[in-house]
Amino acid sequence: MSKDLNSTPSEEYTLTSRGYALIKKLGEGSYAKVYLSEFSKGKDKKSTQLACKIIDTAKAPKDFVRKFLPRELEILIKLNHPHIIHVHSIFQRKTKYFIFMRYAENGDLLEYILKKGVIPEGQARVWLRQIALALQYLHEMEIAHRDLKCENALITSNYNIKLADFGFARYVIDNHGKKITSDTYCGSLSYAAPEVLRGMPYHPKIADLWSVGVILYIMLNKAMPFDDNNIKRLYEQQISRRWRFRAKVADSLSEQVKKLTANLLEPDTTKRFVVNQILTSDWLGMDPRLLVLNGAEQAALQSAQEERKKIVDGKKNEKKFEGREEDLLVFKETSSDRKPSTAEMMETASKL
Ligand SMILES: Nc1ncnc2c1ncn2[C@@H]1O[C@H](COP(=O)(O)OP(=O)(O)OP(=O)(O)O)[C@@H](O)[C@H]1O
Repeated sequence: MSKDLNSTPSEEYTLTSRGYALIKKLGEGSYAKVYLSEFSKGKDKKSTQLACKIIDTAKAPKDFVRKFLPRELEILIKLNHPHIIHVHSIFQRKTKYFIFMRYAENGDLLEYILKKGVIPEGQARVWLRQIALALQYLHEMEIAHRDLKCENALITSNYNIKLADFGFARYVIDNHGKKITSDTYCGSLSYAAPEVLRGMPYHPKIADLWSVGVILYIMLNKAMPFDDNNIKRLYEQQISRRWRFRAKVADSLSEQVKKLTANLLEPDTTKRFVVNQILTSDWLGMDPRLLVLNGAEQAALQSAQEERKKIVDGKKNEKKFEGREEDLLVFKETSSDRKPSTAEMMETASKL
């Protein structure tokens, strides 16, 4: 194990005895660090690369530990979709949670755009469809993600998108099937819908769709649609629809994608597109193959529909994550080299 992980021999032993090894740090969010890791099993010790998200509850705010983390774990263990990152195993030891999941070899969408530039429209169509399918699955199960952003769309070795980070996700109906509004400000400012910024109770599924609009805009422009240095100004720009495509891409983009972006960055929540409208949009229809679900996508949607029925019927699957008291490692690492956010890395089109 490399020195920068600051792990002691006993920590290493504990992980290794279970077949896991941490290799190097991949990324860092607000309360978690993510490591590339390896899992080997069987006589031949065949190994698989995984990512391990480590959350230290001792270093996170109480609200996060009490409210958000249990929700993240409860939701994570239920999800099974071809465009949602697959969780391999979860361990708990004292104040730490270790979430081993599929490793996305090509990093996140923000890193990808910063490295490769704007995403060609055809590729953006495939990726937006994958994000929309993952979201359709969640919304069907009455789960809102509430933190959709380029950093949470991971890219595999085959260039497929997998949605990640359910740290702010929550159920949006109660046990009687009644809609719950959110009043917690969640996610990243650059991706937050105007109704979230206003600070009044909002419908989290509808707010998710605004964030999808921001992701689509960023893919096509390699820029942010709004200037978010000042919240009041950001809100005013959002509600007056003050955004435009960058001059250097505007002429080459189809009318269909421009229309879809406008339908998602729609401040009137009653007019904003819902997820199924993305999936049947004229823009997706420009490649008719994308209107059809493959076997795995179809099966996942069906299981979400069944799960929804149980929730509405009041028989919500109460499968809770029960942490196993594993003798897992305790990291001493304190240095913070958190990755900059989209807003810190990218310019705003209106300022260019
Ligand atoms: N499965 C994975 N494969 C590859 N990289 C990953 C994986 N999971 C996370 N990462 C990297 O680690 C970063 C942080 O992960 P994640 O978003 O889950 O942490 P977080 O603390 O919840 O973040 P945030 O504060 O942004 O909500 C991601 O943006 C990504 O770059």
